[in-house]
Amino acid sequence: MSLKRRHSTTQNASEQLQVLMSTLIKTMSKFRLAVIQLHVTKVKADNLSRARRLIREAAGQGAQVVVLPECFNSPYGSSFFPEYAETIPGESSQVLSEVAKETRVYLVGGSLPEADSGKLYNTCPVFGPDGSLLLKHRKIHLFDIDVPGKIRFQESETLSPGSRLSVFETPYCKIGVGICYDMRFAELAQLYAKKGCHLLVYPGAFNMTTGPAHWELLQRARALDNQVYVATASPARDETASYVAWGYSTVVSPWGEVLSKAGSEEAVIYADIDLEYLTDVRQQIPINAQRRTDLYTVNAVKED
Ligand SMILES: NC(=O)CC(=O)C(=O)O
Repeated sequence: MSLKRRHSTTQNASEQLQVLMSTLIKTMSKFRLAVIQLHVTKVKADNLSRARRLIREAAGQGAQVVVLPECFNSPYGSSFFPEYAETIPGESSQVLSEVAKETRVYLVGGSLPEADSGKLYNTCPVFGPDGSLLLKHRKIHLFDIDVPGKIRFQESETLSPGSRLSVFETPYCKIGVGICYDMRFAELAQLYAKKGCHLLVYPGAFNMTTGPAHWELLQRARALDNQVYVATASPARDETASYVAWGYSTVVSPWGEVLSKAGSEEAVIYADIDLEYLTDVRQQIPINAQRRTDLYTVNAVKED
């Protein structure tokens, strides 16, 4: 082969590689997120089989990341936590691991009451597409509130708080995990953004008092002040339950827009997460570069 011909063959190969790389980057910069708003009952076996069916449905619709709600295997309530508590690994996390592997999705396993060393936690296990347990996030901020005449709830009566931030990597982006009340703490979301997360997921079960007042507002606030995508997954509303969940699982864009939203009933909602769009928003309104870190800053006190 002549030198000139060999040079042009090498050039073609390198151009093809560049096209391939840019197609790959474009492919990796978009993914489909599914949020499952599960109807949770007192029958754990039914909750598990319904979750499995809806995860399969979501994967069939092209979802690469799937999120379940808080307390997906048990009713939400202090009297239920000890009764439904399991170790991780355990029965429910085994089901999640199997279905993540079967459907090849990243699975944010909502939460379940976790028993460990004589304590109970409200814990979200996350699985990779090979079924491996990537992390478990123990709810950091316990839901202890008292709104007279409306709602009093004291998670700390039965649960202990977690004390770790939880971030996992996917081929698309880093994802930060919080559970429900964790969403009220802007600092946690800021730390996740600082760690490079582009999507924050909060399995959560707001109620008929705080749901209409704060649920969407908090998600849009977290999305907007960090310029990230935010997704929440609630159990479906069950008026006969002792704690009535608000529902309205939602996905919000870095612009603060609601991209997808369930009603109060069982549903699977989808959103196409576009990381190039996130970059555009950050370039257009460059608050990250404009932050006055000479005047204020948010830091993690404890690093893993
Ligand atoms: N259930 C929760 O953890 C939080 C909640 O309902 C609220 O903050 O409101």
